[in-house]
Amino acid sequence: MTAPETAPETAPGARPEAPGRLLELRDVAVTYRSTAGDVPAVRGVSLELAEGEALGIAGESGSGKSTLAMAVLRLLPRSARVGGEILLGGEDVLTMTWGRLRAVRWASASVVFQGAQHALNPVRRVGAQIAEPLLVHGLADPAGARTRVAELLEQVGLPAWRARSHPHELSGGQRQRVMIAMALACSPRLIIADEPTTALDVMIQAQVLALIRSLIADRGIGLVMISHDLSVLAATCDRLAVMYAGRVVETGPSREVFTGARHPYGRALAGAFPTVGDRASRLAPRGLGGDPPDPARLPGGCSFHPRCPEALPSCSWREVELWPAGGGSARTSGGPAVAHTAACVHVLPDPEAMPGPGGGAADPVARPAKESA
Ligand SMILES: Nc1ncnc2c1ncn2[C@@H]1O[C@H](COP(=O)(O)OP(=O)(O)OP(=O)(O)O)[C@@H](O)[C@H]1O
Repeated sequence: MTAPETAPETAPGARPEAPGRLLELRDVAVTYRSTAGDVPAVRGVSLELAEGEALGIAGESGSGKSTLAMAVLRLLPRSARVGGEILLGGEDVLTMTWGRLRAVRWASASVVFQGAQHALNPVRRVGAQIAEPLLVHGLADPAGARTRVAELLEQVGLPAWRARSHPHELSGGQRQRVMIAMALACSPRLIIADEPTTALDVMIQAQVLALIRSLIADRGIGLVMISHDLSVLAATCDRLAVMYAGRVVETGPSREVFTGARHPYGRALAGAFPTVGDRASRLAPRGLGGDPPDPARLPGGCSFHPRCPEALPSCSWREVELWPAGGGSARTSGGPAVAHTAACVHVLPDPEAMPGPGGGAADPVARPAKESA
């Protein structure tokens, strides 16, 4: 059976999608409400993803990567308040009805979660689990779904007879392939992969990453991949966004960010992992002192300044927005030239020329001029 055309029709009121632009996040903020107070997990994130482009989101544990990714499909718990705009194919996910959202999940965008052993139902055969979104969305009848499951298993490098296996009969890498087959089942335009290879050993990790990359490239699917490991993302994605304490602090073409990060945190993250495929050439780890801040108690100014080896006095009270950081000539697959930006005082034209808190500066946020942003 050929995969049916599953991209849902544009809903009335949706804005026309910019050509080639699949996902657009505008000033997205997520705050968890808890009895201990509000936790601002994501703060003012703006990102774009073109058709067929792969965007990697990196950052230490607690930086807000998963919260941001889960916000895209409104998969966050009820305690989360989401602000800003999340345009998927021109439609704002945050204002969709639940009926519309159900149609969009899986059919337009799907998620590969970390740790397939927990995401798969242990008592159901994997074929039935892959078939489920096809049946739920009415995209195939039971016979058609069986054929499609066999196709999908072959596409992810598993024999069709594996449809009859239970998850415990598969290795970790095989289970992750099943998760990828599930994500592909309804031919989505966007896949969100949250640490898809973290639980796997190095060889299997490389195989699964190569599989994801080839499937994305062959089908022109957009990919948002999350990892704490910048080297994994650099090997898989066109473009990287580095998050710290809920903000994007650096973004640009993968190679440029990985080998020439301009934000001290981006550099530390790039130095913390070896390059994929060349484990011997381990970069000198540039361990950071201290821990990421508690989002409920962020330090003033740049959130990174207490751990930053290059902090200036003004960093303790002034925050720099994403600022052009040079380079950025690379083009992602089919997309426009990608800017390299960093939210750091050191990419400003004159980092030292910032007036102090009493020195007449009205705005404690340094923003680039609109035309250069
Ligand atoms: N349901 C919740 N209620 C309150 N705070 C939460 C909730 N979920 C996450 N947080 C907090 O939000 C912040 C961001 O968490 P998130 O899981 O998005 O980070 P992450 O970068 O994906 O981390 P990891 O790599 O460990 O998954 C953390 O400080 C976390 O403790």
